[in-house]
Amino acid sequence: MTDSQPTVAFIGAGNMAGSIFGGLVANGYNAQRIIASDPKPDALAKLQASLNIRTTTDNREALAAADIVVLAVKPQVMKAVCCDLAPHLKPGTLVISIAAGISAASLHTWLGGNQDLALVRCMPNTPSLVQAGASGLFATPSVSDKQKQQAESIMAAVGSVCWVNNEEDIHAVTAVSGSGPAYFFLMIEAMTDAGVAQGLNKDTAARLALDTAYGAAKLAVNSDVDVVELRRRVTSPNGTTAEAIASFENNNYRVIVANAMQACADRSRQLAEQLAD
Ligand SMILES: NC(=O)C1=CN([C@@H]2O[C@H](COP(=O)(O)OP(=O)(O)OC[C@H]3O[C@@H](n4cnc5c(N)ncnc54)[C@H](OP(=O)(O)O)[C@@H]3O)[C@@H](O)[C@H]2O)C=CC1
Ligand SMILES: O=C(O)[C@@H]1CCC=N1
Repeated sequence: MTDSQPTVAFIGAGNMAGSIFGGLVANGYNAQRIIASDPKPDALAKLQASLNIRTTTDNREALAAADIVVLAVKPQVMKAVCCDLAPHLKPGTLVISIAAGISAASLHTWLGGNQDLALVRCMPNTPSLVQAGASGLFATPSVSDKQKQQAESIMAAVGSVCWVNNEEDIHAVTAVSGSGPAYFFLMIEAMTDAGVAQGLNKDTAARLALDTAYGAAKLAVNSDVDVVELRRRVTSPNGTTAEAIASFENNNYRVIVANAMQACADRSRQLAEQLAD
């Protein structure tokens, strides 16, 4: 990446922001064009030392230096943060919110209600830290093509990017990819526990479960056939996998997954409603 990179301020430097700016720096983004703002000076000092990014405890200072501001605080504090920043927002600044739930309409109001406000909602995920993220983005009408490109190139530096045309779809993106890493971590945890229950020691079970998840994902990403065919290739007729898959299906695995993802999207909608003005 070149020195013409925009300066990006992250308001909130927690798990998700850290995954994005950590991934950006690892991918060669100029660390001096990244500013992280957070209330915890100790955490900021560690970030400065490990990544050489700029840091501050003053959100307004971060905003003042930014071409792009990424709002990365918890949904519950987003209103207070936005209302504080609103009078200091420069015309032309691109605002990207990664908060679950919070609607563009609420953000727009809290950020001062300017019709020209360029606002993108983004639902990223934590594998961004290792440039294996998956993000869904939604642009409000006042976002220019150039700004869309800027938002896309930030997130594309840390993973894949999908645009959605309907803001409502961000709830589904949250259910698939935003929260999705946790589902796979739970699966690895459950497979490890089951391996231990069958007599393996914990380290062996954990290693096998983790490497199997990694191998399966890598194979699927690099394959020219879909996951249904890849599963078929593991499943010998009357063999061992067939028994495992039949057990999953008989225990309504697909319904369990669908219900979990529905609960996720419902919570996203609930956050939007509860925290709206
Ligand atoms: N974690 C994830 O996988 C994903 C998270 N998101 C979204 O990202 C956002 C952040 O989530 P996550 O990173 O998990 O949460 P974290 O709590 O890890 O990060 C939020 C950070 O913001 C800081 N903070 C609190 N108040 C302020 C303030 N007034 N100004 C600046 N910083 C402040 C917090 O400090 P302190 O701890 O001291 O309060 C914390 O360091 C949420 O809106 C979430 O919905 C989206 C996709 C995935
Ligand atoms: O759990 C959450 O609310 C956040 C949003 C998506 C992933 N983590």
